[in-house]
Amino acid sequence: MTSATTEQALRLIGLSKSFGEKVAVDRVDLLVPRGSFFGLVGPNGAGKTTSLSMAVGLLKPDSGRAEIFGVDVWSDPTRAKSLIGVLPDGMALPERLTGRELLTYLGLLRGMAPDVVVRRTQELLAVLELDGADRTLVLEYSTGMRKKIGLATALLHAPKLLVLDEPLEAVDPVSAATIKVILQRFVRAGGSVVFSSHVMPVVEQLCDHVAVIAGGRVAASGPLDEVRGGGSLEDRFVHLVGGQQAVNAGELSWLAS
Ligand SMILES: Nc1ncnc2c1ncn2[C@@H]1O[C@H](COP(=O)(O)OP(=O)(O)OP(=O)(O)O)[C@@H](O)[C@H]1O
Repeated sequence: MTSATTEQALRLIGLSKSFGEKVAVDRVDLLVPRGSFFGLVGPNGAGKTTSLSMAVGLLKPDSGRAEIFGVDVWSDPTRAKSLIGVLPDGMALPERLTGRELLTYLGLLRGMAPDVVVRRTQELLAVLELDGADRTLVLEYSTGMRKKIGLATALLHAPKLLVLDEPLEAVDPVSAATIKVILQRFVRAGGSVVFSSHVMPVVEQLCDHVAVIAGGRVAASGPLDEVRGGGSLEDRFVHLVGGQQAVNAGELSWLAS
Protein backbone atom coordinates (compact mmCIF):
# COMPACT_ATOMS: atom_id res chain seq x y z
CA MET A 1 0.00 0.00 0.00
CA THR A 2 1.26 3.53 -0.72
CA SER A 3 0.82 6.82 1.09
CA ALA A 4 -1.52 7.89 -1.71
CA THR A 5 -4.02 5.12 -1.05
CA THR A 6 -4.02 4.23 2.61
CA GLU A 7 -6.70 5.76 4.81
CA GLN A 8 -4.65 5.40 7.97
CA ALA A 9 -1.97 7.95 8.79
CA LEU A 10 -0.74 5.70 11.59
CA ARG A 11 -1.60 2.15 12.45
CA LEU A 12 -0.30 0.29 15.49
CA ILE A 13 -0.89 -3.44 15.48
CA GLY A 14 -0.36 -5.43 18.66
CA LEU A 15 2.57 -3.34 19.85
CA SER A 16 4.16 -4.55 23.07
CA LYS A 17 7.19 -3.49 25.09
CA SER A 18 8.52 -4.57 28.47
CA PHE A 19 11.36 -3.13 30.51
CA GLY A 20 12.56 -6.06 32.61
CA GLU A 21 9.51 -7.27 34.53
CA LYS A 22 7.52 -4.14 33.75
CA VAL A 23 5.05 -4.45 30.85
CA ALA A 24 4.96 -0.84 29.65
CA VAL A 25 2.85 -1.40 26.50
CA ASP A 26 0.63 -4.44 26.14
CA ARG A 27 -0.68 -5.35 22.67
CA VAL A 28 -1.70 -1.85 21.68
CA ASP A 29 -3.82 -1.47 18.53
CA LEU A 30 -4.48 2.05 17.30
CA LEU A 31 -5.87 3.54 14.10
CA VAL A 32 -5.19 7.19 13.36
CA PRO A 33 -7.25 8.16 10.29
CA ARG A 34 -5.60 10.30 7.63
CA GLY A 35 -6.47 13.96 8.23
CA SER A 36 -7.39 13.47 11.88
CA PHE A 37 -6.30 15.42 14.93
CA PHE A 38 -5.75 12.60 17.37
CA GLY A 39 -5.24 12.96 21.13
CA LEU A 40 -3.60 10.29 23.24
CA VAL A 41 -4.44 10.61 26.92
CA GLY A 42 -3.64 8.49 29.94
CA PRO A 43 -2.33 8.74 33.48
CA ASN A 44 1.38 9.01 34.33
CA GLY A 45 3.19 5.83 33.41
CA ALA A 46 0.31 4.59 31.18
CA GLY A 47 2.61 3.86 28.24
CA LYS A 48 1.96 6.87 26.00
CA THR A 49 5.61 7.84 25.44
CA THR A 50 6.65 4.21 24.97
CA SER A 51 3.87 3.67 22.40
CA LEU A 52 4.68 6.85 20.47
CA SER A 53 8.43 6.06 20.55
CA MET A 54 7.75 2.66 18.98
CA ALA A 55 5.29 4.21 16.50
CA VAL A 56 7.96 6.48 15.04
CA GLY A 57 10.88 4.07 15.04
CA LEU A 58 12.76 5.43 18.06
CA LEU A 59 12.23 2.33 20.22
CA LYS A 60 12.11 -1.24 18.98
CA PRO A 61 8.99 -3.13 20.05
CA ASP A 62 9.20 -6.62 21.55
CA SER A 63 6.34 -7.56 19.23
CA GLY A 64 3.79 -5.96 16.96
CA ARG A 65 4.05 -3.53 14.08
CA ALA A 66 3.70 0.14 13.30
CA GLU A 67 2.74 1.53 9.89
CA ILE A 68 2.89 5.14 8.71
CA PHE A 69 0.65 5.64 5.67
CA GLY A 70 0.94 1.92 5.12
CA VAL A 71 4.76 1.91 5.32
CA ASP A 72 6.17 -0.45 7.94
CA VAL A 73 8.29 1.60 10.35
CA TRP A 74 10.69 -1.20 11.12
CA SER A 75 11.18 -2.80 7.69
CA ASP A 76 11.30 0.49 5.74
CA PRO A 77 12.39 3.08 8.31
CA THR A 78 13.85 5.61 5.87
CA ARG A 79 10.64 5.90 3.88
CA ALA A 80 8.41 5.83 6.95
CA LYS A 81 10.47 8.53 8.70
CA SER A 82 10.40 10.80 5.65
CA LEU A 83 6.62 11.07 6.10
CA ILE A 84 6.64 12.17 9.72
CA GLY A 85 7.72 15.01 11.96
CA VAL A 86 8.43 13.96 15.52
CA LEU A 87 8.62 15.75 18.83
CA PRO A 88 9.86 13.08 21.21
CA ASP A 89 9.74 13.27 24.99
CA GLY A 90 12.94 14.81 26.41
CA MET A 91 14.35 15.23 22.92
CA ALA A 92 18.16 15.12 22.75
CA LEU A 93 19.18 18.14 20.68
CA PRO A 94 22.64 19.20 19.53
CA GLU A 95 23.33 21.61 22.39
CA ARG A 96 26.10 23.76 20.98
CA LEU A 97 24.12 25.22 18.10
CA THR A 98 21.79 28.20 18.04
CA GLY A 99 18.18 27.53 17.07
CA ARG A 100 18.85 28.87 13.58
CA GLU A 101 21.97 26.73 13.17
CA LEU A 102 20.07 23.67 14.38
CA LEU A 103 17.23 24.11 11.89
CA THR A 104 19.65 24.86 9.06
CA TYR A 105 21.73 21.80 9.89
CA LEU A 106 18.70 19.48 10.07
CA GLY A 107 17.16 20.91 6.90
CA LEU A 108 20.33 20.37 4.87
CA LEU A 109 20.79 16.93 6.42
CA ARG A 110 17.29 16.02 5.20
CA GLY A 111 18.28 17.04 1.68
CA MET A 112 16.17 20.20 1.51
CA ALA A 113 17.15 23.00 -0.88
CA PRO A 114 19.27 25.62 0.96
CA ASP A 115 17.02 28.56 0.03
CA VAL A 116 13.95 26.65 1.31
CA VAL A 117 15.77 25.87 4.55
CA VAL A 118 16.70 29.53 5.06
CA ARG A 119 13.16 30.74 4.36
CA ARG A 120 11.37 28.18 6.51
CA THR A 121 13.88 28.56 9.35
CA GLN A 122 13.27 32.31 9.41
CA GLU A 123 9.50 31.82 9.40
CA LEU A 124 9.48 29.15 12.09
CA LEU A 125 11.76 31.13 14.41
CA ALA A 126 9.58 34.22 13.97
CA VAL A 127 6.22 32.46 14.39
CA LEU A 128 7.41 30.54 17.45
CA GLU A 129 9.03 33.73 18.82
CA LEU A 130 12.48 32.18 19.02
CA ASP A 131 14.15 34.71 16.73
CA GLY A 132 14.94 36.92 19.75
CA ALA A 133 17.11 34.08 21.05
CA ASP A 134 18.89 33.73 17.73
CA ARG A 135 22.34 33.98 19.24
CA THR A 136 21.48 31.72 22.19
CA LEU A 137 22.79 28.17 22.17
CA VAL A 138 20.18 25.42 22.59
CA LEU A 139 22.17 24.52 25.73
CA GLU A 140 20.89 27.75 27.28
CA TYR A 141 17.25 27.36 26.20
CA SER A 142 14.47 27.11 28.80
CA THR A 143 12.29 23.98 28.85
CA GLY A 144 9.54 25.77 26.90
CA MET A 145 12.01 27.08 24.32
CA ARG A 146 13.37 23.56 23.83
CA LYS A 147 9.83 22.37 23.22
CA LYS A 148 9.32 25.08 20.62
CA ILE A 149 12.60 24.47 18.77
CA GLY A 150 11.80 20.73 18.87
CA LEU A 151 8.44 21.47 17.26
CA ALA A 152 10.18 23.61 14.63
CA THR A 153 12.46 20.68 13.75
CA ALA A 154 9.35 18.47 13.39
CA LEU A 155 7.66 20.97 11.04
CA LEU A 156 10.65 22.02 8.92
CA HIS A 157 10.36 19.40 6.17
CA ALA A 158 6.54 19.79 5.93
CA PRO A 159 5.72 16.17 6.86
CA LYS A 160 2.35 14.48 6.32
CA LEU A 161 2.00 13.31 9.91
CA LEU A 162 3.13 14.96 13.15
CA VAL A 163 3.71 12.77 16.20
CA LEU A 164 4.14 15.00 19.22
CA ASP A 165 4.77 13.94 22.81
CA GLU A 166 3.21 16.58 25.08
CA PRO A 167 3.87 19.51 22.72
CA LEU A 168 2.16 22.05 24.99
CA GLU A 169 3.84 21.00 28.24
CA ALA A 170 5.96 23.78 29.83
CA VAL A 171 5.01 26.21 27.08
CA ASP A 172 3.64 29.66 28.05
CA PRO A 173 -0.01 30.45 27.16
CA VAL A 174 0.85 32.77 24.27
CA SER A 175 3.18 30.19 22.70
CA ALA A 176 0.61 27.45 23.38
CA ALA A 177 -2.02 29.45 21.49
CA THR A 178 0.42 29.87 18.57
CA ILE A 179 1.23 26.17 18.52
CA LYS A 180 -2.48 25.27 18.54
CA VAL A 181 -3.10 27.56 15.57
CA ILE A 182 -0.15 26.04 13.67
CA LEU A 183 -1.42 22.52 14.32
CA GLN A 184 -5.02 23.37 13.40
CA ARG A 185 -3.84 24.95 10.16
CA PHE A 186 -1.71 21.89 9.45
CA VAL A 187 -4.74 19.60 9.83
CA ARG A 188 -7.00 21.89 7.77
CA ALA A 189 -4.40 21.68 4.98
CA GLY A 190 -4.68 17.89 4.98
CA GLY A 191 -2.02 16.92 7.55
CA SER A 192 -2.56 14.48 10.42
CA VAL A 193 -1.53 15.02 14.04
CA VAL A 194 -1.13 12.60 16.94
CA PHE A 195 -0.22 14.13 20.25
CA SER A 196 -0.19 13.10 23.88
CA SER A 197 -1.47 15.35 26.61
CA HIS A 198 -2.72 15.36 30.18
CA VAL A 199 -4.90 18.39 29.62
CA MET A 200 -8.41 17.20 28.75
CA PRO A 201 -9.88 20.59 27.75
CA VAL A 202 -7.03 21.03 25.24
CA VAL A 203 -7.68 17.59 23.77
CA GLU A 204 -11.42 18.36 23.58
CA GLN A 205 -10.71 21.72 21.97
CA LEU A 206 -8.36 20.39 19.30
CA CYS A 207 -9.05 16.74 18.61
CA ASP A 208 -11.61 14.91 16.54
CA HIS A 209 -10.30 11.50 17.64
CA VAL A 210 -8.96 10.33 20.97
CA ALA A 211 -7.55 7.24 22.65
CA VAL A 212 -7.38 6.61 26.37
CA ILE A 213 -4.46 4.43 27.38
CA ALA A 214 -4.09 2.98 30.86
CA GLY A 215 -1.78 0.31 32.22
CA GLY A 216 -0.20 -0.13 28.79
CA ARG A 217 -3.53 -0.93 27.12
CA VAL A 218 -6.01 0.99 25.02
CA ALA A 219 -9.07 1.50 27.22
CA ALA A 220 -11.06 3.39 24.57
CA SER A 221 -10.38 4.77 21.12
CA GLY A 222 -12.32 6.47 18.35
CA PRO A 223 -14.07 9.72 17.43
CA LEU A 224 -14.02 12.17 20.37
CA ASP A 225 -17.81 12.28 20.78
CA GLU A 226 -18.03 8.50 20.75
CA VAL A 227 -15.33 8.10 23.39
CA ARG A 228 -16.71 10.74 25.77
CA GLY A 229 -20.25 9.41 25.23
CA GLY A 230 -22.25 12.54 26.01
CA GLY A 231 -20.21 13.57 29.07
CA SER A 232 -16.87 15.31 29.39
CA LEU A 233 -13.64 13.62 28.39
CA GLU A 234 -12.38 14.11 31.92
CA ASP A 235 -15.34 12.19 33.40
CA ARG A 236 -14.86 9.41 30.87
CA PHE A 237 -11.14 9.36 31.54
CA VAL A 238 -11.60 9.10 35.32
CA HIS A 239 -14.21 6.37 34.81
CA LEU A 240 -11.95 4.35 32.48
CA VAL A 241 -8.77 4.83 34.44
CA GLY A 242 -10.23 3.87 37.77
CA GLY A 243 -11.37 7.02 39.53
CA GLN A 244 -9.66 9.67 41.58
CA GLN A 245 -7.96 8.56 44.73
CA ALA A 246 -9.33 10.65 47.54
CA VAL A 247 -7.01 11.87 50.25
CA ASN A 248 -8.53 10.77 53.55
CA ALA A 249 -8.94 13.27 56.35
CA GLY A 250 -6.10 11.80 58.44
CA GLU A 251 -3.57 11.58 55.65
CA LEU A 252 -0.89 14.27 55.26
CA SER A 253 -2.14 15.82 58.48
CA TRP A 254 1.42 17.13 59.06
CA LEU A 255 0.95 19.47 56.09
CA ALA A 256 0.32 23.07 57.16
CA SER A 257 0.24 22.03 60.82
N1 LIG B 1 13.59 3.10 29.68
C1 LIG B 1 12.77 2.61 30.59
N2 LIG B 1 13.24 1.72 31.50
C2 LIG B 1 12.42 1.19 32.43
N3 LIG B 1 11.11 1.46 32.53
C3 LIG B 1 10.59 2.32 31.67
C4 LIG B 1 11.40 2.95 30.66
N4 LIG B 1 10.59 3.77 29.93
C5 LIG B 1 9.36 3.67 30.47
N5 LIG B 1 9.35 2.81 31.50
C6 LIG B 1 8.18 2.41 32.30
O1 LIG B 1 7.15 2.07 31.39
C7 LIG B 1 5.89 2.56 31.85
C8 LIG B 1 5.29 3.47 30.78
O2 LIG B 1 6.05 4.67 30.71
P1 LIG B 1 5.73 5.82 29.68
O3 LIG B 1 6.83 6.83 29.79
O4 LIG B 1 5.49 5.23 28.34
O5 LIG B 1 4.38 6.40 30.26
P2 LIG B 1 3.59 7.75 29.90
O6 LIG B 1 2.17 7.37 29.70
O7 LIG B 1 4.27 8.46 28.79
O8 LIG B 1 3.74 8.56 31.25
P3 LIG B 1 3.76 10.16 31.56
O9 LIG B 1 2.35 10.63 31.35
O10 LIG B 1 4.14 10.20 33.02
O11 LIG B 1 4.75 10.80 30.66
C9 LIG B 1 6.16 3.25 33.18
O12 LIG B 1 5.89 2.32 34.21
C10 LIG B 1 7.62 3.57 33.13
O13 LIG B 1 8.18 3.60 34.42
